[in-house]
Amino acid sequence: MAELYLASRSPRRTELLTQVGIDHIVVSSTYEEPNEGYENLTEMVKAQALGKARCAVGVPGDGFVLGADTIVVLDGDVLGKPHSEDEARLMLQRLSGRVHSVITGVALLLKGKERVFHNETKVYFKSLAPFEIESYIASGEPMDKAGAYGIQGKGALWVEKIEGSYTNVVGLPVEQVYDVLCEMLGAK
Ligand SMILES: Cc1cn([C@H]2C[C@H](O)[C@@H](COP(=O)(O)OP(=O)(O)OP(=O)(O)O)O2)c(=O)[nH]c1=O
Repeated sequence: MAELYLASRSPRRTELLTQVGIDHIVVSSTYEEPNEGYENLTEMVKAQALGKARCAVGVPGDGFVLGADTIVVLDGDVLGKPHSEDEARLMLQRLSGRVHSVITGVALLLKGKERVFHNETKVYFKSLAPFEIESYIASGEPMDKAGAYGIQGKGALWVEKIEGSYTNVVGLPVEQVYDVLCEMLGAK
């Protein structure tokens, strides 16, 4: 059977695949993410996921490749990974007491076949006191995560409820990935 190559540096994506028993090999991607020129945000995350998958390094011709891209969207604005603590603070202040969307684009490639899709989850955030934002930033957790929080970590304290896939918020909707993998392999 074709091996799965995960073109992602995100530790969360490899953890999620491992959690559900999908064997894979982590590889790098040479893709550079442009952030402009897309019709809408769904098309943007799908294009980024496809770019990451197409530029995966060291994948044999019969290998399966997976690329993904996750963004947080509030009031139509994209909150990516914060570049500084100040940016993380601003993002958390904006998310406080509000509802936002987490959108992940996923691309699966196998022998010239490409499947690209997205998944969206609504996340209801509690109101955060300034001291909570400061101690969360001091923990270092926000820095490598879209929207400056991790639902799988201490960020779980700020999430009142979600509508949709939990694993999508963490960075990869594994239940959907599994279904598409099965379809592409003709297993279901
Ligand atoms: C909202 C949220 C995001 N995240 C993470 C998942 C992704 O790693 C990151 C979004 O950044 P991405 O650009 O999607 O991924 P990445 O840069 O980490 O990895 P690569 O481009 O190599 O695939 O935010 C969480 O871990 N938990 C959360 O609750």
